[in-house]
Amino acid sequence: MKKILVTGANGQLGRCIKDASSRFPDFQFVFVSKEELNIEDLDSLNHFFNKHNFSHCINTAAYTNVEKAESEKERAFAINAEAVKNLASICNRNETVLLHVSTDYVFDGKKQSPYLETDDTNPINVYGSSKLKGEQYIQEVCDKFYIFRTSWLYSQYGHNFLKTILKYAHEGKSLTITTEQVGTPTNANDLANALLQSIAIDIEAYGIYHYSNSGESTWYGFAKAILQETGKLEDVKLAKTNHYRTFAKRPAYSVLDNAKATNALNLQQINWLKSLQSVLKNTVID
Ligand SMILES: NC(=O)C1=CN([C@@H]2O[C@H](COP(=O)(O)OP(=O)(O)OC[C@H]3O[C@@H](n4cnc5c(N)ncnc54)[C@H](OP(=O)(O)O)[C@@H]3O)[C@@H](O)[C@H]2O)C=CC1
Ligand SMILES: Cc1cn([C@H]2C[C@H](O)[C@@H](COP(=O)(O)OP(=O)(O)O[C@H]3O[C@@H](C)C(=O)[C@@H](O)[C@H]3O)O2)c(=O)[nH]c1=O
Repeated sequence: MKKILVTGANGQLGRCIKDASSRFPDFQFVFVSKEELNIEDLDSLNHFFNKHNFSHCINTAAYTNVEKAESEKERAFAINAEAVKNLASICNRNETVLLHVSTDYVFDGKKQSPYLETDDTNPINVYGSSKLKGEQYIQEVCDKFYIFRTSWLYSQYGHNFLKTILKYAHEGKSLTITTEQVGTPTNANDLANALLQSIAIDIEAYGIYHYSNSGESTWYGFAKAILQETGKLEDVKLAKTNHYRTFAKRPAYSVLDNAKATNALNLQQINWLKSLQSVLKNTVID
């Protein structure tokens, strides 16, 4: 039986994997929050892997605050790079397949067509640099790994753009949203399903993959769709901006080409707007 460790289990993606796990009754899951397993703690990692015999580890634990990372570079690298290196090396020693999640922010955004796995990386902020370092360590120390780069994750859980927009709308705030980035909003529930499906397919096609929803949007377009689909567009003042001020730079274009994941792992892409509609229809967003 496949025994799967899921780290960072109280985060957005971790919680979506927990929900999706009921659709995979043949797998045994061990979900651990940061409090139960801090991936920066090498002794705890060793102890945990010695105690269990994991066939797979899905690492969703990460430092994900893009703005704060600019002033907390050490913390971002400690979690997204150094801890990931330790985890990857322990997975390798235990013959555990590592499934790791990375980001579209490893790219500089200068391309004008969807990014391939083979395109040059060139992060333009600290978060993206720390995630890229994590990717590089995995490739150095681990033989059996999948790195799934995804983009603009949102869901009913955690902190994300969908929840920010709904909160602002609820508070009656007017919204000014950037049109400077083009990318693909991705439902974290779809990614959770894709991660588990790629274990279920049971082939050894290790490497880097892109997996996002399909289509593209700006953050402004995403905000407008959220308000439209929840019937709030008339009640809220929504404006475009092309100079929203932030600490971190972000790639102007970061749409991911998913063909490799479709061809090699049989992962189907779902249109981002359809998936947004499905989250809004099927879940409670608090
Ligand atoms: N969110 C997004 O838009 C995108 C995310 N990704 C990647 O997807 C993955 C999942 O992201 P998401 O679920 O949204 O992120 P979240 O921030 O919601 O979840 C990450 C979880 O990891 C935990 N964590 C942080 N440090 C440690 C540690 N040292 N040991 C164990 N757990 C830790 C966090 O706990 P706490 O909050 O208490 O610190 C949190 O529960 C990450 O790798 C991220 O880089 C990729 C593209 C887009
Ligand atoms: C709240 C807000 C944000 N923005 C802008 C800032 C930014 O350019 C964009 C999105 O803002 P956020 O802070 O939600 O998103 P950001 O932190 O850039 O999201 C990223 O998170 C990491 C973890 C990833 O890996 C990326 O794929 C991506 O999802 O919208 C506005 O224009 N108006 C607003 O009111």
